[in-house]
Amino acid sequence: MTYDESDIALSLEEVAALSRAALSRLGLAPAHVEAVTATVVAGERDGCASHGIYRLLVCADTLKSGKVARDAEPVVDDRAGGVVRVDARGGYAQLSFQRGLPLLVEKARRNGIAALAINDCVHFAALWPEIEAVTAEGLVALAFTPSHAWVAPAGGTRPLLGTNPVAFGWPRPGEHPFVFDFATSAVARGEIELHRRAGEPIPAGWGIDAEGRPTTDAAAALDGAMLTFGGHKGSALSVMVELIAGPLIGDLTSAESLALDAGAKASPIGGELVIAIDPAGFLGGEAAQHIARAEKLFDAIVGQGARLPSQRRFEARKRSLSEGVRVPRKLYDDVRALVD
Ligand SMILES: NC(=O)C1=CN([C@@H]2O[C@H](COP(=O)(O)OP(=O)(O)OC[C@H]3O[C@@H](n4cnc5c(N)ncnc54)[C@H](OP(=O)(O)O)[C@@H]3O)[C@@H](O)[C@H]2O)C=CC1
Ligand SMILES: O=C([O-])C1=[NH+]CCC1
Repeated sequence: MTYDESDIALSLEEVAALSRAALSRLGLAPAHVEAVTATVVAGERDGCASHGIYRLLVCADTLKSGKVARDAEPVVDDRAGGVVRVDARGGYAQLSFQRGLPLLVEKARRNGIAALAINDCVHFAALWPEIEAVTAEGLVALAFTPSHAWVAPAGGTRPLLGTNPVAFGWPRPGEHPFVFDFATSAVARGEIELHRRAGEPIPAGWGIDAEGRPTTDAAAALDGAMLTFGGHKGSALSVMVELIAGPLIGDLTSAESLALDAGAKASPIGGELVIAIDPAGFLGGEAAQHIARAEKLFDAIVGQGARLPSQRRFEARKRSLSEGVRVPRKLYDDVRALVD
């Protein structure tokens, strides 16, 4: 997105205060306010505009629609072996993840691998904050969640799949982890929504209109169907997310989530699957030496001028921590209007 001189400069503390004020005003319980604010601030801090302050407007619509339980208390279920389930009881996913994380980490260390299923949650967040929480424990991480049926399967023209992100993290001693986190659609829906707000066209390949014709009009793509990235490959990955973070954990597909939404235009409802792997489970005392070998791969990527995923994000983080962030004036005004 392009920003101009009318952008508002904010410190990260001001972003957090704005988020807390808006969410509290909307009636969200304090524990959820803190958990949601942490991801909104992280998104803005890391230059992920589609999942930063903008999400407060989406939260407002979702909270006003009554589709999220404002004071849900997550219930952690210590299943046998390497499985943890957290029943979010209709609340936002962030607090459930926080509540389930300690047991996920403990089980991954004990068994070598463990999985956390969050059920019956409202999910609007980027997955990398959760991935980073797992890699911070020295564990390899994977995360998946379906969304609403907005995306046509490759070869089709009607929305069926979610934007279904896939995220992966690898701990790196003394460095930021290796993390990628992307929608299996060509781009996150939030990015198209931001283009619509800014009155900007979208690149070809992001979406088709309601008649199935390619479009660069953001509104037409939002009303028609988004496209998967990489054609049939993104489409298959998207179906995998539907399956492993839907029926496998007893939760909704994106089509079921959208049906439950019934036109409210609230955030998706359903499940999330997070997998944590302890390298020591495979390697015991030799784990560190093999983790160190992975560094050669990262060096070789960077060595030929390519960049690692999340590098842009970590650079944005460094900048934001010292200089704060800049937010488009209209977005700032719209979010302030939730508070004033
Ligand atoms: N909760 C939900 O239901 C959903 C959430 N989302 C979230 O939306 C966010 C944005 O998704 P999306 O629009 O697909 O993300 P992007 O296409 O912006 O980025 C995807 C990933 O690719 C990396 N990347 C981008 N360009 C390069 C490059 N040139 N070389 C190497 N790596 C690169 C990014 O790193 P970097 O960040 O450093 O650029 C990032 O890790 C995600 O965080 C996702 O979790 C999406 C869909 C649904
Ligand atoms: O941008 C996106 O695609 C979404 N973010 C949260 C739900 C879907």
